[in-house]
Amino acid sequence: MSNDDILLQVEDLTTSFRIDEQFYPANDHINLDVYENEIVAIVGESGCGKSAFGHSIMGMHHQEQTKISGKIHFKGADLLSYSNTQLNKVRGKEISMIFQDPLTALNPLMIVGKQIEEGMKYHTKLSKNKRKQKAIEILNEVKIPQPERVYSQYPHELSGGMRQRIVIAIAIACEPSLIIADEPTTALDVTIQARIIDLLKELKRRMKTSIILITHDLGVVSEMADRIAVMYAGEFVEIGEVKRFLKNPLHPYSKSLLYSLPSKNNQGEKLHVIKGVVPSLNHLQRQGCRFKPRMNGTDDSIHEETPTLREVEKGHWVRCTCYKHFQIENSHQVVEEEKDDVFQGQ
Ligand SMILES: Nc1ncnc2c1ncn2[C@@H]1O[C@H](COP(=O)(O)OP(=O)(O)OP(=O)(O)O)[C@@H](O)[C@H]1O
Repeated sequence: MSNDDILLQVEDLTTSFRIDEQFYPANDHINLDVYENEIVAIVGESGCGKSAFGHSIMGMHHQEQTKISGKIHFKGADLLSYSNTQLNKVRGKEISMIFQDPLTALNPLMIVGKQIEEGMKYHTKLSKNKRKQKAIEILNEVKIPQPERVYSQYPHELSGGMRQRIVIAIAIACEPSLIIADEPTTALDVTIQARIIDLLKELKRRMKTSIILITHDLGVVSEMADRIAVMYAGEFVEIGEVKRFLKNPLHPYSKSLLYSLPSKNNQGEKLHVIKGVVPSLNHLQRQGCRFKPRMNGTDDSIHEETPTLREVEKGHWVRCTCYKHFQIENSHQVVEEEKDDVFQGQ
């Protein structure tokens, strides 16, 4: 991957929300490059700031309740400098979003075919007939059986898996270069999840679209993503290639996440539990290592004052100075082959 292949470049992005008349960062001076035709997973527990990141790229935050600074370069322009009119030309056309819950994302009063056509109506000059023809083609692409019939159905007439395919159809209708998928499989049962993952992978391969996959599920990451960016308390703490990361996670938070997952090889073993929860924005201690309060038995002297993200091997970035010393306590020692098993066929 070279700099020429960068599609989206997020630079020093800070997104703060208003709480009790003060603004607190949910994303704190973060940087991330997304390359063409790659899937980058953003991973972390609930409240880490994953959705805030996706919504900043889409320009979806409530303006009075949010402050944003930094740069979001997309195809050479800074989206943060765009007016709403300019953003509307990008949203749904160049960048689109797949939401977690299809029932909320879809309009219950409009047949699904018309919902797929909405973006085309706004962003293209296609005639009514051509739009309908294209909507049916897209339904076919997302593997909806009997697309002509489903075109005229309402969301409540479809199953959960079908509805999520419709949400994906809407997202790909204008052939965007970037899709932000926010927990696209969380609301679905396991077998349907696997099919949606396969569909997204196939679409990425065929349309050469880049995907930012927001998830808390490392199983989904191993199935889909090329790179992973682990977020903790509003900062990226580790960024790297998924395969290398799964074999050798470095940041204590990444290790804790990985070792807290069940695998068929550690059945009956005690899983690692990450103590505590992600602090709320107005209670977060922003000096020093943000994850330290949730780590057991680490030596204070090896903690850097406020760690920065450093490239420790090519393409592998870590925000920690004590990762070489950190070990998961009382955990089943997962050997490398087992770690692969964690993510296969579960
Ligand atoms: N509009 C808002 N106003 C105030 N605080 C907010 C707002 N939106 C999010 N937050 C806070 O910002 C932090 C990050 O939230 P965000 O939704 O980005 O987390 P997340 O990692 O996506 O979590 P989840 O997986 O539960 O969606 C949380 O502490 C959340 O409570």
